[in-house]
Amino acid sequence: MDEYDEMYGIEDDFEQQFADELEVMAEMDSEPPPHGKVSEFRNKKPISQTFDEAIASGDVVSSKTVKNQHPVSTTASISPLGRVEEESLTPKPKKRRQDVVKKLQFGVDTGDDITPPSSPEVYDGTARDGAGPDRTSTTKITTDMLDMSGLTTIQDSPRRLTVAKHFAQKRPPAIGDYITVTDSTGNRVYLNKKEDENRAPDPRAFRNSQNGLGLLTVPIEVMKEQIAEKRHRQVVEESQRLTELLNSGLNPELLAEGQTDSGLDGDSGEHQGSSSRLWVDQFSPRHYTELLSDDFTNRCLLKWLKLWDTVVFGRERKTRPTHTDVRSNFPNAQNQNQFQRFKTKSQITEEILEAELDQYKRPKFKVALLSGPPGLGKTTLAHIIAKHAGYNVVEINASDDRSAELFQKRIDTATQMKSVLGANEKPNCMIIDEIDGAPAAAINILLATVNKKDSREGEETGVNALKKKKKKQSVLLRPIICICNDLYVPALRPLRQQAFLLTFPQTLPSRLTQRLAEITRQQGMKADTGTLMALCEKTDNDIRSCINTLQFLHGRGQKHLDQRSVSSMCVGLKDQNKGLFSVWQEIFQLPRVKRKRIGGDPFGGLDEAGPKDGGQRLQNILHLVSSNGEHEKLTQGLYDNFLSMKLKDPGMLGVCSGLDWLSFTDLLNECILHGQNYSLMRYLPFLPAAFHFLYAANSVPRINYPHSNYEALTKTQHTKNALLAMLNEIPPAVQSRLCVSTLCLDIVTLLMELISPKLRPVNPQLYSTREKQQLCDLIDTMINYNLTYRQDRTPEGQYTYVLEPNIEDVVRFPGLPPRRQLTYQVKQLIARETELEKMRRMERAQQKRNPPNTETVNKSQAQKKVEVKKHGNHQQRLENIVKQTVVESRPELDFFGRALVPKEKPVVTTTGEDGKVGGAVQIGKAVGNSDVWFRFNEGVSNAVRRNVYIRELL
Ligand SMILES: Nc1ncnc2c1ncn2[C@@H]1O[C@H](COP(=O)(O)OP(=O)(O)OP(=O)(O)O)[C@@H](O)[C@H]1O
Repeated sequence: MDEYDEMYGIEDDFEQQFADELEVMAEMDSEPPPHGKVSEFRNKKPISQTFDEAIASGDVVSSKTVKNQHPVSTTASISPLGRVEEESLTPKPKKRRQDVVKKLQFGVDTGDDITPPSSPEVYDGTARDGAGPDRTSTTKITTDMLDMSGLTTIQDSPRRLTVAKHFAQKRPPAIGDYITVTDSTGNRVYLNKKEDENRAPDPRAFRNSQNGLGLLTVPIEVMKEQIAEKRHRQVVEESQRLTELLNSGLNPELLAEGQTDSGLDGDSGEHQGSSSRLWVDQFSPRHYTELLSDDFTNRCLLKWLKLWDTVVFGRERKTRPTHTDVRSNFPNAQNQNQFQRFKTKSQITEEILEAELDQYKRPKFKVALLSGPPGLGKTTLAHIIAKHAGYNVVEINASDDRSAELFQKRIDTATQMKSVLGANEKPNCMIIDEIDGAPAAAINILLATVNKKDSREGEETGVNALKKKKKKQSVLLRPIICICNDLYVPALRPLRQQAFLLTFPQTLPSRLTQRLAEITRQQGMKADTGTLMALCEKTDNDIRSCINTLQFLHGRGQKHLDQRSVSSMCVGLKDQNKGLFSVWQEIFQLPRVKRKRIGGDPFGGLDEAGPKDGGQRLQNILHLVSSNGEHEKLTQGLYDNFLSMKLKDPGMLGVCSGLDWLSFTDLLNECILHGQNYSLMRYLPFLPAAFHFLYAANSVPRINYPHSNYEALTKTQHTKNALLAMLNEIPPAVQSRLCVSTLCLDIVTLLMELISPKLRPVNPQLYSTREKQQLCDLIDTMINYNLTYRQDRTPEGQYTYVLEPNIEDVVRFPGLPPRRQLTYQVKQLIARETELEKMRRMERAQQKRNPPNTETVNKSQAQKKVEVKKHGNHQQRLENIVKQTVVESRPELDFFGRALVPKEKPVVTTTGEDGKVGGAVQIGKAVGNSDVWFRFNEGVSNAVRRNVYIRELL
């Protein structure tokens, strides 16, 4: 309340100060509205109340006035009529305060900053400028309110304040919206907000169903959205353009320049679009006749695809003339055999294509596998041929869709569904690109799809036929074309065996040059054939690379091409990974000497020219080997093949040098792997380079895949295993003085001599004492070194005894005859004796471990011992045998299975006494009571046969 009290006295001041402005405002308000619009407030009867009255009725007005105070804020209810509106005395709920600056719209009308002016004159002037007849009363209030800020120095007539009294209130007005104004000293007044007749009517009246103002034909939200969309579209277009640019390897600045150029030239937008388009897409072939690839390959693929016509389109296959005419050149059988044996690759391919269809009328090979270096147009060919043959192409990229499930899904979708888009539904032809990047699991899924068999058998009728038709769909009925760069990826091995292989040859330079000439002509470039040939050569006849290079140069503004610019460019070189065989071939073969072209570039490095050649070759090999990266395999290939190269090296200097390089590389590898010093890897490509300069020849080298390393590795492993097996069983006393290397280097060779003594192939019982001792020593050695002989069967079916573990292989070079071989019998004897001796030793060891306790031995045991001694070992064993033998007594049956009544008692043929029934007993008696007995050892035939009479034994 104090605050209000203070302000009452100020109100008079205010009226005085702002008399002029308020007067003008009052005049303006009293004028009829320019547009004839009359606010509802106008229609109301004006309340004939003065400012003082209003204050007196609503507020307690203090008669006290503060004369020397600064102009202060006053509270007034501003009505368009310049009168103070009636206010309710009851306290009203607090209204929302609004930002005065916003509500007064300083910025809107004056365009000035809302901060108070630095000097009153300036401000005054601007305020007055703005207070034109067309300005609204709100604006006037605005200026007044600005004056009311602490900085005001308005020294106007006292009328001002009188009018201001009508507008400013000390308390918040009871009715209607109001604006709070606070001056710099902290005084606050409240200004009633009134409708301005000149202004637009209440916007709320125009709100549409979405609560939007209907001032605009298009709602602001929609416009905003449209703008956002437009911006988004522009961004997307720009990003697409940049992506294309980056893909084409062009400099964005250059393209920007190009575009501005074209814009200046007045080119159409269409032209701009085509200039940003990649030429490879623009000039991509649309028809079979535009293909640049080899005709034979194109034809073969088309033929293979046509083989599917019977199952896919239901067309009958045309019978083709057989090649009897060719075979008729080989009249007799022998020549025909030769024809079969020496078939060319193309003949084999033709034969595949003319082979019979399978039971489902599908070709023999369900998958075609196109392979070749990148950029030759494999994918393009597959697409064009599939379309040409009437298929809808479904392409998947095996490198992208790597998960097996996704692969399966895509294959199923492509092979079992129909394309439903477009006017005429076409059957699908699946193209799997980059299949060499697919994991083995995905390849297996593809193979499973290819090899699916229909379980349906026999004829089908009615409902069954329908059901079975569903089943039939599981069989692959659509062609699949796979494309790869490297045919020899391990994951592709199973597919290779089941696919129709088509290797893509290099594009003919003449054809490619012709196509490039067409493109340059169309694009307004000038390039002679020699230049284009040079470009083809540089890019290894890669269509994509050639066209992209041309576009790059065109984008740079080079409309005239010469060989120099082509050869000096770094573009067009591919970061290509060549297969191992091609790398080996390039190492062992000299590059072909190129003929100097007429009008060729004198500066060009393309033509072979003396000293430059060596450096180029070195660089080429280094680049080739580095990009391949398989140094180990590469080195193995060089090692395995370098000796079979055609060399003129009588002094073997080249061979020695090569071996030096190999040992250097070996040391290098050891350093890299042991010390993990991978920076040394940069020196690895120098071995192939050295081999190239040592052994490269003009003829095409015959390269074999290296096996020696693997073979040596397995052999080493085998040898190590044999030695370890031997060492592990050697008694600890001996083992402590041995290790694998000593065994291998010092002992085994001599040991082989020791274990091959001269022994007669007779029963050892017939050996002399010396021989017996020799045998004993041999057996002892064999056991100590854990050696024995094991019977084995050769592939031819012969039985032999081989040393176990076979340390003979450790010390004998392959191909050399074995030193001395023991006979089969001797080996057999040694093996048997060794086993026996081992058993004996084991028994002895057991006895040593469990010595018989003499104290606890009772009489019966002693008696038993005595009996055993008396009867000998054999009797004890015999008893055991008898105990174990169970003879089943079955009733005797006749032919029809009826039991036979024994006519007489079974006769016992043994010498023992007879009487009791029971086989075991009978046998036991028979054997046990006989003085002579024998045991038949089945399968053992190593007995020395001699005639022995019973009387000799008795
Ligand atoms: N006859 C042709 N005329 C013009 N451009 C061609 C021709 N054939 C192919 N191209 C273009 O060459 C580019 C490379 O072709 P494509 O993709 O078929 O090669 P690819 O051998 O499959 O290569 P990758 O192994 O890298 O997939 C494509 O952009 C294609 O438009």
